[in-house]
Amino acid sequence: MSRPILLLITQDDRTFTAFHKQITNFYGDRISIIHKRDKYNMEDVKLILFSSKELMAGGNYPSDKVIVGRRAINLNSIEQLVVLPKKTECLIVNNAKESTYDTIEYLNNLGLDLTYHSYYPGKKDYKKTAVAITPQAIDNVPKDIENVINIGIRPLDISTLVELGTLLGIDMQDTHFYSAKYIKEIIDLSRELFDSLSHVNLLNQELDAILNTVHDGIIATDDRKNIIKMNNAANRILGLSMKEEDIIGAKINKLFPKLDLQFSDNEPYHENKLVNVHDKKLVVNKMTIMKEDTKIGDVTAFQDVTRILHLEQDIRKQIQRKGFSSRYTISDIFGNSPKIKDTIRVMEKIGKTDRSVLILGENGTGKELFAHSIHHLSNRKNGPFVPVNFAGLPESLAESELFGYEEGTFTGATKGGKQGLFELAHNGTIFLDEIGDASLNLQILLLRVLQEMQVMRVGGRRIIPVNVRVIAATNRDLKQLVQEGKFREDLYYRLFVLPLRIPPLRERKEDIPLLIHSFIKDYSAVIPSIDDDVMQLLLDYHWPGNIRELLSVIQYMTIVMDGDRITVSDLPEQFKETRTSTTPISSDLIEKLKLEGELSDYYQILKCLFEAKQQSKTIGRGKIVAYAAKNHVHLSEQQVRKRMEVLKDLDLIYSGNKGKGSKITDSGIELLHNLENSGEVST
Ligand SMILES: Nc1ncnc2c1ncn2[C@@H]1O[C@H](COP(=O)(O)OP(=O)(O)OP(=O)(O)O)[C@@H](O)[C@H]1O
Repeated sequence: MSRPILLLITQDDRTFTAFHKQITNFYGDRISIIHKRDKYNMEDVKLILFSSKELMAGGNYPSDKVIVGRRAINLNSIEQLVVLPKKTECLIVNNAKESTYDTIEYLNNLGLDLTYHSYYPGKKDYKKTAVAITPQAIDNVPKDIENVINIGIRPLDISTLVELGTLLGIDMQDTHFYSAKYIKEIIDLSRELFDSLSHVNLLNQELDAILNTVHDGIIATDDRKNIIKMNNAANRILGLSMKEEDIIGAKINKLFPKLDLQFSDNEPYHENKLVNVHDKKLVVNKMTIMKEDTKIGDVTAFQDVTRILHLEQDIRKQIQRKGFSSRYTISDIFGNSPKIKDTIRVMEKIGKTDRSVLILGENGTGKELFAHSIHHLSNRKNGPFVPVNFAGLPESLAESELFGYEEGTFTGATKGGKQGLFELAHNGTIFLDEIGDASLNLQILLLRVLQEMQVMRVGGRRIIPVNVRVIAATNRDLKQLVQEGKFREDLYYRLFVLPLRIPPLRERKEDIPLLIHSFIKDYSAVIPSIDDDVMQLLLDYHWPGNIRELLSVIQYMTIVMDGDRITVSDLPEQFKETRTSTTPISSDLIEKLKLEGELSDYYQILKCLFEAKQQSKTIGRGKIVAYAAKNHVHLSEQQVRKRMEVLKDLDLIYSGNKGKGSKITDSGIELLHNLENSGEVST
């Protein structure tokens, strides 16, 4: 499955490398991080992370994809600051105004008792102090300041890292909410506390300050599980109303039994355990503090993820409520035949791209199922999947359904207007089913949306940009529709970027037993045995309705069967016809046709009518003449009329409503397949 793409925009390459490392420590290789110098397509980028707000200025970035990283401070560097005498005047130097003030604010929050002055490129004056503090912007430090403390590149804070994962749709359940390194930094500082008795007080205060700037709950215990430190965030997350003196010294296993994670001595970490405390969900990490091979205590750190989990669930629910989430995945596609496997293989490749797809196949072959699966394989899988069926969409409604309308456009219009399906599919996929049935008018509108990726509501003036992937499907021969002037050529080429052909069931009959066994469970509590002759008839059948027909046949058989066995008498109507027109009768018919003319003429007529039936079309004699000619069988309209009379007399075809067009009967279809199998005609 492809990874979401994060475009990381930083002031310089060192910051890029540092963030890259930090995000990778946190999420492993689940995010693909790219640099603005890389070649990329903005459509493929899921999120843009800026290291500071100033970098956004002037760039034309899609605002719904942008976040600005909140920055913490490299905890290791704090040791250098702690030793500075109180009220030391320091010049804080960074590469831009905003980030300089941001650093000062962060240092202030840490509670270091220093006096800060600012300096950044472009500022006229600066105070000549004894010490300059800079997060890696050493080149910007005025040359006359001797003592420069480089606190290094300020890393992203934990809340930004978590937000990043949520926005990129990464499953938070197994994310490393803390990198082990992050915890270790805190612990190293606490070790200082134990080591240097002379600094105990000072370090204690500084440690409190540090712990209180962290948004996550932290509880430190000694080797007997007595709580020796707890930060404000822990108090807030646990919703405690106890006094500090009642907490310090109490046993963690008595006060918060669920936070007292157990681990063996040779495994000094416990990472990312999801724990329910009251109505909250916490992700808890625990780590042992060692001093010269002896355990002297533990640090337990936790984060409240209730909101994140709820947010995620809410978004999912919203999408599901609208009925616009994809229901099927690749695992719902059954079949072992080489043809279906090939199709699935191509689909997997197509799924990973963001291009338009055109799915071609007869009725009931699984086009919609494949469309869902493609969406599910793509980067848009957490976005909406919006199906539109053009066959069932009255022209009068189509435009407002697809593009929405503004309030007051027509009587009965909803207040506040209505979003169209293209808008609802934003950041997801729109599935244009039966696209061959769209009117020429609609085709023009569709083409415009596909070219410009923006819609205008009916009665509106606002242009609304949309980011949607298009999957179209049809059971009709679009190429032919283009030739007949019923489908726009430009739209055809727009859609025909990645065609995916789904084979009909009769071309992969070896899948039938597997499909039957997989489907039967949905319809029957008992798993019946199927008589061999039933299975043979199912295998011989030509399945004009493909898998959908197979599903209804199974449903029928499981309803009418007696006990737990399916016999020939449980087969539905279409098989009874097949069985009465057995091969001898077919060969009898073939003989009769031979007496009345060339078999290949009849074959062309039947085949043309069969294909028309598949596409639910009625056709006239002219079409049949053209169809046969394409296959090098030359017939006049007059000849076609005569041959059709013969076919009608033999009940192989019948006249459609009001004498309009002719249609093939089931016996006609049966005969057609027998002809194909007999080798008497060239197919
Ligand atoms: N390979 C398959 N494995 C399991 N189920 C399948 C498979 N192919 C199709 N189906 C099932 O068959 C039914 C018909 O499939 P679907 O609606 O996707 O076909 P379609 O080609 O879109 O049909 P139409 O052209 O009539 O809209 C669905 O219930 C679908 O889940």
